[in-house]
Amino acid sequence: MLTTPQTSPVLEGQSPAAEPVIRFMGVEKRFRAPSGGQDFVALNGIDLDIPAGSITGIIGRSGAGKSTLVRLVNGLERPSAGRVVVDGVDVAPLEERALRDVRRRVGMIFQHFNLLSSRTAFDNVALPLEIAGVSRREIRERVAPLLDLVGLADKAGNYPAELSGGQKQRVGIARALATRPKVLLSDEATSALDPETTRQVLALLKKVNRELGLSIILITHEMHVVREIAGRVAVIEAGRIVEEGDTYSVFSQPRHPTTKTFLEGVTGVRLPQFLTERMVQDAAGAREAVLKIVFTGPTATDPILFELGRSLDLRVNIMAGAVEEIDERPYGTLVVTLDAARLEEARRFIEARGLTTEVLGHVR
Ligand SMILES: Nc1ncnc2c1ncn2[C@@H]1O[C@H](COP(=O)(O)OP(=O)(O)OP(=O)(O)O)[C@@H](O)[C@H]1O
Repeated sequence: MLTTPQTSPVLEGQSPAAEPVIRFMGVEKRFRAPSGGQDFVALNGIDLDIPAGSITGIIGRSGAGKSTLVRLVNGLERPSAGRVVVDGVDVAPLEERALRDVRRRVGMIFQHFNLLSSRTAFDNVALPLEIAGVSRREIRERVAPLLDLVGLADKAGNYPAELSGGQKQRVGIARALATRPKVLLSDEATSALDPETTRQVLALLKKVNRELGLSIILITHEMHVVREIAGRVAVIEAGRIVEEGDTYSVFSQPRHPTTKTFLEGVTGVRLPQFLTERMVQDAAGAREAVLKIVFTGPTATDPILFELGRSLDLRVNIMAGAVEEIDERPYGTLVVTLDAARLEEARRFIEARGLTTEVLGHVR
């Protein structure tokens, strides 16, 4: 039997639609040291809500605790403290039998696909249904549309060895969807794929998110994967969530140094070498200031430099620039040099128009 946590918001009368599909509440995970030394704290005070219907990216370096976090969701690990609530059910105290019920609501896909090589694509997708005791006839009725959904209707009889990496991951996705889960956990599912195949698999994940209303958690160390499809992102570092929010805000204005490091080379622009060689941090005696302007949301495509030149009669030189998309919204970065004596005046003008600025340095 499944148990519901005592203080679940469901019991507090909120509508089920407003309920996060997964809640990590004060979660801690310790691993016992084999030599009897101090426990290793893999997760420390994790409070995180995964909104129903969202695609949430969880980013972190190797060893940060990402896999441990998702293993708590399907009960492969149990928290040392705190609660993990999946679809209204606290999974921590569940017996193995009740956990199986939760696992049917949580599909999972992996970096190396984890398909059974002795089974065809059809039989791999059928496997979780066989385990759940679904009849042969119903399995036939359910597997074919799933293969169709992932674009592999013509590969039903092929073995994994006869499929490309992208096709294998599609089989993995169909298999994960077989038990009609509410949540899909993706643990580095595109890390072994080339960029084009990654894009196709991400497009498929987005499709199942939209069409089936499935919530997806993407564990990854690849920021571009998050940028492409995740509406929300959490950054994990040494077992703690260090930054969290909607992807657009986090990517356009990262606050934590770890997030900034992850974003280097993913968003923003690279400065020309002749500029970096001459740039200093000390403003004393500087002739020019190097200013980064970040354009977000509706201002991303505004002709700000034209206005700056016309209204303030100020000459600005463009050093680098790019307009990208984060979660399908435009995000622009421009690096300019301008008269250091008029830096503050220019910043006020730009920021009054809803853009953000950052002084990168000075040139003497
Ligand atoms: N069963 C275990 N026993 C002891 N330590 C463990 C165990 N599982 C994980 N750890 C440790 O917990 C930390 C977090 O591991 P985890 O696998 O969650 O990291 P990760 O962020 O997923 O890393 P990666 O991207 O390399 O998979 C690591 O230092 C790891 O060595």
